[in-house]
Amino acid sequence: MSLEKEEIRDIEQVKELIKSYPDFPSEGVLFRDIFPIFQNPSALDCLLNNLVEQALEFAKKQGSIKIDAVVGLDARGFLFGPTLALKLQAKFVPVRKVGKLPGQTIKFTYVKEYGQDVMEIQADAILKDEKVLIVDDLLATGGTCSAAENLVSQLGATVVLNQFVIELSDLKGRDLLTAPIYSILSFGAWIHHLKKVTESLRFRIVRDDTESQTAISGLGRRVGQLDAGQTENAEYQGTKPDQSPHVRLAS
Ligand SMILES: O=P(O)(O)OC[C@H]1O[C@H](OP(=O)(O)OP(=O)(O)O)[C@H](O)[C@@H]1O
Ligand SMILES: Nc1ncnc2[nH]cnc12
Repeated sequence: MSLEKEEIRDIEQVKELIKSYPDFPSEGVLFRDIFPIFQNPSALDCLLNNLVEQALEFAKKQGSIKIDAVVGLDARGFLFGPTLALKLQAKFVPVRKVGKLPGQTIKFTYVKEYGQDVMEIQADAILKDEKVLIVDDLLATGGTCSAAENLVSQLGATVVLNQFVIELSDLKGRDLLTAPIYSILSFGAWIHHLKKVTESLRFRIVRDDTESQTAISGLGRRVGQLDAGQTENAEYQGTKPDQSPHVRLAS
């Protein structure tokens, strides 16, 4: 028996499919998992359409510029890069973790939200003066995309746009990037921080102060509910900057 998937029509519904995992892959990281979107064809269709429309709108705003290459970042950027390239009539070029690309390459070492890595690009994949759009699933601290920007400029080309499905706005990755930044969805990390604060408040509570006990246990319950899968909805309702779709240009 096959279960029908819910029909997804707008990007707000797509956002609700993204699952959040505290302390993965390491403590303190709130991991945003995009793969549930890929289990629902209408959600994937909606997301890809948004991505393509946003890139086309950008190109038009810049005086109908021609984007020559879409650079996708290893590995989740590869889920979006080729489709975007096809729709923009551009070539697709991968930036890969070190040791995966044959021929002459250039490398760049960088730091990301949970560790350090080396990125690599084939030296002849992008030509001097070409206009490049970099696409990735997620912008966190900006280390990964900044490495890609560096590789593209080493080859004499120009990054005209960095495009992301998700931006973790509190991590301020955009401050590290040079080219304009567009993201489809934005998440704040404040709920995770709120949970940590609540945990420490529970330890500090004065036993006979019933009023603050009630308030703090209410807050604890709310955070508990949010952790049990309601995080995204709560973020919509609670914070204006987290509403999507989200289009921002770097200042
Ligand atoms: O902004 P940053 O702090 O640099 O983090 C963002 C990067 O981290 C993740 O990639 P990861 O290296 O985990 O690779 P994956 O796509 O292969 O899972 C994500 O897909 C971005 O590329
Ligand atoms: N918090 C996060 N969730 C998913 N992917 C990530 N890559 C870097 N930080 C991430």
